[in-house]
Amino acid sequence: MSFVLGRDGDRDRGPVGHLGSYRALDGTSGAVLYCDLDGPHAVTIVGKRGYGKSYTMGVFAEELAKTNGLAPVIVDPMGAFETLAETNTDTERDNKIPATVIDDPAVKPTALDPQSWCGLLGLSPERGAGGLVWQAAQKTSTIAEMRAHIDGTDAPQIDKRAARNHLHLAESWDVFDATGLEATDLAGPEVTIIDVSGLESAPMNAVCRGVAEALYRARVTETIERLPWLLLDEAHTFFSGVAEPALERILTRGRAPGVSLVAATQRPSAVPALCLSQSDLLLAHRLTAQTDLEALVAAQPTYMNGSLADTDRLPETPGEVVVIDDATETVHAVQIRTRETPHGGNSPRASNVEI
Ligand SMILES: Nc1ncnc2c1ncn2[C@@H]1O[C@H](COP(=O)(O)OP(=O)(O)OP(=O)(O)O)[C@@H](O)[C@H]1O
Repeated sequence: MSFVLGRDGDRDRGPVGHLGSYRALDGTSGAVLYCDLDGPHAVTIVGKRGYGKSYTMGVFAEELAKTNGLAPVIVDPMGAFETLAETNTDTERDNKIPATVIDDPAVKPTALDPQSWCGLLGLSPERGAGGLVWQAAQKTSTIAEMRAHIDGTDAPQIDKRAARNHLHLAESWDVFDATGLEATDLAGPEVTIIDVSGLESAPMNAVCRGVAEALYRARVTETIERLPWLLLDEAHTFFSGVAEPALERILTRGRAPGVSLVAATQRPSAVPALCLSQSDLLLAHRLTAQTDLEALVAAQPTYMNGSLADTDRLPETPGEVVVIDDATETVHAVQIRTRETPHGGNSPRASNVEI
């Protein structure tokens, strides 16, 4: 017996990923549970710190990398997913996942629209320096051209200087390049891990925006064939920055061009309600903060009995989830399977420090 989440049909109707197994009340595991990987999906994974969000996302990544026709891309804010390319020394099985790591990602300046350039630099588009940056972003396609455009205007010197200084800051992040990442660089069958760890929130968001835009546009214009799956850990960081419009577009309009999103967050109350309401699969690890529980309850579907905020509803142990599946309008108690590759998000322990 097995069940396929996200699909109103059985296992033979297209590729699936092995996520785990049913969790019985006595803790024993039951039938195997799969997830549909044939069509596009919006998946949200929530849970408090240390209860398995990144681990679960790693399981998704392993399954996506094994499936033909998909292009999995992880935006990795903690540098926790590079271990996908490593052998698991616990199992000693050579289960390496084909993976490419992009360590110093750069995106095209044109990935951001004029409004987002102002947002990125903390400038009001209605005033002085912000207005100059807006016009420059509208008319040019590199940071150097933006600066030259600003220099060529007859705006007050003080505004020009402020605009130039802000652009200089953006340039110093080293994440903008006219030859930055293209969708074709990201659309291979292997997992592409974009390591944005070490970047501040603003440049991290700029990279995420560029990647999300490039993948979406490439599917709309049919420049890439594989169906992209964009995986975002710490998704609240991106939903509260300039990446947000591109993510929202995938959530609301990604289905037709076949673009999927898997977003993990420890703070469901800090992502837009749309993220939860547009997800057709919600995986909830343990949560205890009242505001986060309220955000889940607000998005809870009508076909679910009882409340997600009931204390005994959400699991207590890392690796266990409640899954709400909108395709089949069903709710499941699940134990996520063991990773095939090493998990890279383990917390350091003082007892392991050798001095
Ligand atoms: N399905 C699972 N099977 C076995 N162990 C698991 C599973 N899920 C989580 N764990 C254990 O729980 C630990 C914490 O998981 P993980 O790093 O994914 O937490 P997290 O929710 O992403 O935390 P943070 O928000 O701090 O990043 C893992 O290191 C692992 O030991």
